Order: sequence, then C-alpha cells, then structure tokens
Amino acid sequence: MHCLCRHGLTCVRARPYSTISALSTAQRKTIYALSTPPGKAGVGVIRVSGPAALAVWSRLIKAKNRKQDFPVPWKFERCHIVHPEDGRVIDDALSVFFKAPKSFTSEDVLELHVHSGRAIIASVFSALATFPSCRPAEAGEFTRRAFLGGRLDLTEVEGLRDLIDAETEGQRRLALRAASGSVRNQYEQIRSDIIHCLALVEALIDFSEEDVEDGVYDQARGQARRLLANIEALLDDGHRGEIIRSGIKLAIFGPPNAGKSTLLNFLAKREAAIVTSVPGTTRDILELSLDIDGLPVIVADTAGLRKSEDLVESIGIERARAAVQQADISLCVLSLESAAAGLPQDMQDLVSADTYFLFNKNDLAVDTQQHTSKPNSWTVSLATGDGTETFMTGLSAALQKRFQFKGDDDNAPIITHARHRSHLTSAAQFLRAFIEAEDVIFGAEELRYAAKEIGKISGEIGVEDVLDSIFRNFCIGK
Ligand SMILES: Nc1nc2c(ncn2[C@@H]2O[C@H](COP(=O)(O)OP(=O)(O)OP(=O)(O)O)[C@@H](O)[C@H]2O)c(=O)[nH]1
Ligand SMILES: [Mg+2]
Repeated sequence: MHCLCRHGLTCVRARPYSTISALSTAQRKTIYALSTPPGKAGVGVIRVSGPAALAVWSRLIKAKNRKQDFPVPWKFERCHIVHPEDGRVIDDALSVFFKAPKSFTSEDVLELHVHSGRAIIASVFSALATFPSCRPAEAGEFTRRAFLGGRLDLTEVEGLRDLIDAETEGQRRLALRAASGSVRNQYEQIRSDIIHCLALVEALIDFSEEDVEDGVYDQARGQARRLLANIEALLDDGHRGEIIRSGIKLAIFGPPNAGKSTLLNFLAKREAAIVTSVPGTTRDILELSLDIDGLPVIVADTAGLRKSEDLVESIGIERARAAVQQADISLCVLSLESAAAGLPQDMQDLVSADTYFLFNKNDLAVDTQQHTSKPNSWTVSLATGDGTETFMTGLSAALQKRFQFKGDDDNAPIITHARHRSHLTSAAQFLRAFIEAEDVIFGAEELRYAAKEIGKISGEIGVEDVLDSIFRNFCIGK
C-alpha cells in the first residue's frame, strides 16, 4: 500500500499486523481438529478455536459440582463430554478453556483431552458438527490464525514448523530459537535501527535546517554503515542455518575399491551398501540420513572414480562427481596401499577446504605415519576397526567446528530459510544505496525499502513506527 506523506513523498505505509477482524466471515468460523496423531493412545487432544468455543463448552462439557455456567479460563476441569443431540456421555475427559486473546490463536480456544480412540474422536467430531458455526480446520489453520492474530510472526511460524520436523538435537535447538521469538527479536532490532536512521533523515526533510542539529545526515550514514556491517556478518555465516535445518550433505568419494561402501555401512551400522573386492561395485548414489552428535548428516556413497569404457559405470562416475560438487562436505577415502602415489589427477579438482580424508586399510600398509598429521584426515582399518573411534570423534569435532554448533546459542545462525537470506541481501543493497545517496529524499526512500525488506521476514511492515521513533528519539525545535 502506498500513501502520500506530508512532504509529498511516496512512502510505504504501515501494514500493521493483520488482525483476526480482517478475516472474512467464512474464515471467522470456529474451527476444530485433532491436534495429536490419530489412532489408539492414552490421550488425544481436540482443539476448538473461534467465537463459538464458549457455546461449544456450554453444550458439550458437563461437570459435577460446577457452580458457575462459564469456564474458569486456563484451568483444567474434569468433565463429561456429552453429545448435544441426545445428551449421551461420549467420554470422561479433561477440558481447558483459553480465553481470548491469551490463547495460541488469540481467539477463544477450547481444548478437549479425551481418550484417544477412533470411536471417541469420531463421536466428538459429530457433536462439534452440530454447531452451524463450526467447521473442521484446514492444515496449519490454527497457526495461521496465531499469525493473523499477531501472536506469532513469520519467523516463529517457521520455527514452530521446523521444531515439529526436527529430527536431531541441532535442528531442535535451532528451531526452538526461532519458535521462541529470539530470531524475531534480532530481526526486529535490525528493523528498528533502520527506522531510527530513517527518523533522522525524515527530520531533515520535514524540518528546516535551522531546527535540526548539524551533522545529522552523517550520523544517519554512520549508523547505516554499522548496520550494514552487522547484516553482512549475518549473511557471511557459511549457510550454516539452512544447512543444519535441511541436513548436512556429506559425499564419500575416492578411487574404486578404497572402502567407500564399507565406510557407509560402518556409519549406518548396517549392511546398507554392497561391498565386494571387485573394483567398480558401486554404480549409483546411495544416501542415508544419520545423526552425528546431534547434527543431521545426509551421507552419500558414490561410484569409485576412474576412467571407464563401461557406459553404466561412466554415468555413475558423472553422478558421483556432481554429488561431490553439490555436497557441503566431502570425505575422500583412499586405500593406504596406493595412497603413497598421491591423489589421482582426475580427483584433484574435487578437493576443497571442505574435503576431509580417510586413509583406509591400515592393516595392509607398513608406513601410516605420513598421513595422520594432516588436518581433518584420519587413518583407519575399517576391516579391523583400528582407528575408527578416533576417526568418529575427529569427524564429529570437525563438523561441530565447521557448523559452530556447540557452545553459545547466541552465536547460532539466525538465517534458517532462503527467504530470510534473500530479504537480508536486499536490505543490505538498500542500505548501501542509502550510504551512497547524495540526495536526502532518495536516501530516505532507500531506507524505507531496507526496513520493508526486514519487515517481510517477520511478515510485518510498519511505517507508523517511523513517526513514533521521531517523537520518542529525536529532539525537535531545539
Ligand atoms: N584389508 C582391508 N580390506 C578392506 C578394508 N576396508 C574395506 N576393505 C575391502 O575392500 C574391498 C572394497 O571395499 P568397498 O567398500 O566395496 O570399496 P568401494 O570404495 O566402495 O569400492 P567401489 O564401490 O568399487 O568404488 C572389499 O573387499 C572390502 O572388504 C580394510 O580396512 N582393510
Ligand atoms: Mg562402493
């Protein structure tokens, strides 16, 4: 939305957090769904959210010795759930009423904790279906209402989803930071700093030069430079957040017969890949998901790299090379029998700063000393198990270091989605444009765009804050 402000500039107007009242009548319906997995279990939770939640409570929830005819909010109550059509008891349950706006969705919410069984759930649903203003919820609709109600911003919505999807400790920790609002706070800080810069510049535009202190534009530029450096540091994170969220891609590569598939089986603790003494056994890529000390790692076994006339093997080799190039980390496996000859020529272009080395078949080699001193390289015998413990400890430490996973959560990356990176990159471009702008009016426009980009990350774009910031932080008429 655009508007014309006092000085005739076109500016991006505030889009405050959308509110529930902005919903259409159909959307305002009360929604219900089973919030726990379907099937037999001790407890199943049915959630009802919307204006009719209180009416549902009145007609479905019956409790002995109840003194008042409204629920005590946020307090569990032992009750009978009854069918409104014939009054039959459906289940002996617990209910809790969350009064708006202090609920997950910011609407009235009723939670029914029933015994989880197909007939019970179906019966409660049939009771809920008797209310014309109730309908089954769509996928993600409770969270959508939480966002529309201003309870969650987009980073928290994404965090919540990632938290539910998290399969390793690293993913859980990263997602929890976003879901609990810590990432939101960081982005909000950046946005409010940009808006403060804008407030300084707006003052220059709105008030005559005599009313504004000297050097205000330089002050705004100085702040913008610091902000830009801050954003650039966030962007320069080696994509750690996105990688941990989606899994670290680790490609095993090397010449045929080195023991690559043996390594995959060792990591997987099962016979996942075929191992034979015939060079060229592995043709296609075989991927497995592993949890290495809390880090999600997607390990790929690949075809041994060599020159081949065989059509199928050549395709496998091409795929292997592509997998290594696309991986976040690669692990080159070499047999110590032939390692002295060095890395074959056609593999050298695959080696990068993120390549680790595993010298295998220690049991067959005489001189193993020369390889162990290199960083991120280990000597083992996958056949006898010699050195494998040190290798696993070293690999885990190298991954922890590379993804800076252990230690202070405050240093954890805040960019976990490509969307964040794209908006942050744009915000950095607008800040650069502001720093270089000669004209105050154009400069202000660049800052507005920068703030808007950050606002897109949280799903909120607010320019009312600019006015607030002017009056709160800037001394006019001095
Ligand atoms: N002596 C000895 N043999 C090993 C060791 N590790 C693996 N092998 C053997 O080496 C042969 C090749 O192992 P693989 O794991 O299939 O090798 P690869 O690198 O996957 O080979 P390709 O799939 O052909 O590229 C098999 O006979 C393994 O049993 C080891 O540490 N010592
Ligand atoms: Mg193999």
